[in-house]
Amino acid sequence: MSQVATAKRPIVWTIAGSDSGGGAGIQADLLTIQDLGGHGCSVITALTAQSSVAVDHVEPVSDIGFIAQLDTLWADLKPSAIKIGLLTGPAQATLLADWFAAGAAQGQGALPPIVLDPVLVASSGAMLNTVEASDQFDALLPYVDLITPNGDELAALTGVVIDSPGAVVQACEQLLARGARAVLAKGGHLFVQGEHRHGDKDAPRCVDLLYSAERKALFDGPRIATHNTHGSGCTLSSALATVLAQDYVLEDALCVVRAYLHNGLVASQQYGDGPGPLARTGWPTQLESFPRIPLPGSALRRAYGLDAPLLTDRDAYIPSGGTEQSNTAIPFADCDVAALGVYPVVDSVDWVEQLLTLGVKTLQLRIKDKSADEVEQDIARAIALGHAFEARLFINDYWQLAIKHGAYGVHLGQEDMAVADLAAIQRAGLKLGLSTHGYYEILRAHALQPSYIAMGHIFPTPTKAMPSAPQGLERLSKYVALVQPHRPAVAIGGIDIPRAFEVAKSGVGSIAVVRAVTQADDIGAALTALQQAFDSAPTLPTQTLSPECTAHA
Ligand SMILES: Cc1ncc(COP(=O)(O)OP(=O)(O)O)c(N)n1
Ligand SMILES: Cc1ncsc1CCOP(=O)(O)O
Ligand SMILES: [Mg+2]
Repeated sequence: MSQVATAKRPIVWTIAGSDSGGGAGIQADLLTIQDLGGHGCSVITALTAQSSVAVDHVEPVSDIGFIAQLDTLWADLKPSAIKIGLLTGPAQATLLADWFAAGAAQGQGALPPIVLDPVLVASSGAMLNTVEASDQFDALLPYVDLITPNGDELAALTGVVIDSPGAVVQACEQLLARGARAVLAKGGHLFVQGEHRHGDKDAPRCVDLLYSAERKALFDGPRIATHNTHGSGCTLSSALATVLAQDYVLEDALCVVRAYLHNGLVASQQYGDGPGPLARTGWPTQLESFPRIPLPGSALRRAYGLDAPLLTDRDAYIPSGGTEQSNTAIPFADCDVAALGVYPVVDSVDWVEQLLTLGVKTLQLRIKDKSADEVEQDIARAIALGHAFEARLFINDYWQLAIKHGAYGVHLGQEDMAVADLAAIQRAGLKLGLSTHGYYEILRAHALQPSYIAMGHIFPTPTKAMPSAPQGLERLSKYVALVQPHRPAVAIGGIDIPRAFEVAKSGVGSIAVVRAVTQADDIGAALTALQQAFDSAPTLPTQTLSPECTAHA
């Protein structure tokens, strides 16, 4: 029997306490790491005699035992990411900081991403770390990429009374000033009012804030009404380390982790008399599990004082009837097909004309480095040709000219989204395609309800300098499963004819290409070969477009 080689799992360490009840600590971490595709290794900081209702005993391991675990693992099982959970006090935190410092001094190489969950209290309410020093983790901060306090921990670490979004930001600022690189202020316990059930449309929200000098992002979702929250902080931080170990950027990893927690809470069960643990539900795939990303200028972002409005005419664009949490923008016009197929992207009217003559039905005019005055004639002509051939011609960047001359649609990138008048594009009835480069941008784009979402770059490409890493086929499949039940998806970047077959297997309904067409010896043959990639790919259920594009719990 032939054996299929599976990719090796990245090694993830959890440095945390043992929870004899199995719901939190090392036990929860190892289950989570395994569930999300990592190989877990453990450095135990303390033994706890713990159930779902009580913590009866906490016994730190000896300093020698603690360091021995670190040294032994480092010698053979170097981590791709580390999660730090329960530390029994400043002495253990300093011991760990010194161990990181000694490694750096000995030139042992760069540390992997490190996530610190500053555990103080168990979900049973019992104190796990009874040291009251608010600066007990400070020695570790220079080594840690992200610290993940909940509201109580944020208050205990900073002395700030966390009673408003502004107070959350103030506390994060203080942690940054003390050396933290980034803070995830978890909103699970914050600003809860009244009793609500899951699915209740008025249920309070759970809003996490990612805060650093360069990153300010909100992750908003419904609060899941369950008491089974034992180990939720441990699960979040170990899940995050595991996703970071797979090279996702922080914002993308947080999207996955929020969805993982959502699913784990929804499917959780109670085992003892107290709060039960989260269920382990694997890599999340449904858009409904993922957080909403509040739009720039939304009331939620304004409440946290995060940005000056970025989108022009935003107030007209986000209807007053929509709640601030619902991110309700006005949907853009649907494309007239669920799958856009072979989608050449070219830089001149001549190319547009040639491709239309060859029967291309979806294409883009992408002119770079020219002013609007210089390109208007070309854009007007290309749009007229598009109409004459009844094709879907998208205009890249020049959205005003696209509106003026009545194009089928506009394609905008992440930077363009910030400055374009999206409301004007929507009012004019033009379709809108948006570029994205990972989970976070996909979710943010989804909130704008565009006509399609492009995902890339899938493979390395010399055609355009990309600020992000190639996404690859595995991620593409995940993004397609997320997006395509709601709106058409397009894959772009480095797609040539042989790769088109692999890309089509992801189920994506469209591939956008530059060189595969513009550098082909025989353009007609190249278009036929690209089309064959779709024709030969299995039709996946994700290619069916659902009637409404807005469902998002
Ligand atoms: C279909 C499609 N997807 C992505 C892009 C890239 O657009 P953008 O991010 O705006 O970058 P530029 O093309 O403007 O360099 C695209 N053009 N088409
Ligand atoms: C415009 C653009 N956006 C993301 S990748 C890309 C270029 C794709 O070109 P090619 O198909 O030649 O790799
Ligand atoms: Mg652009």
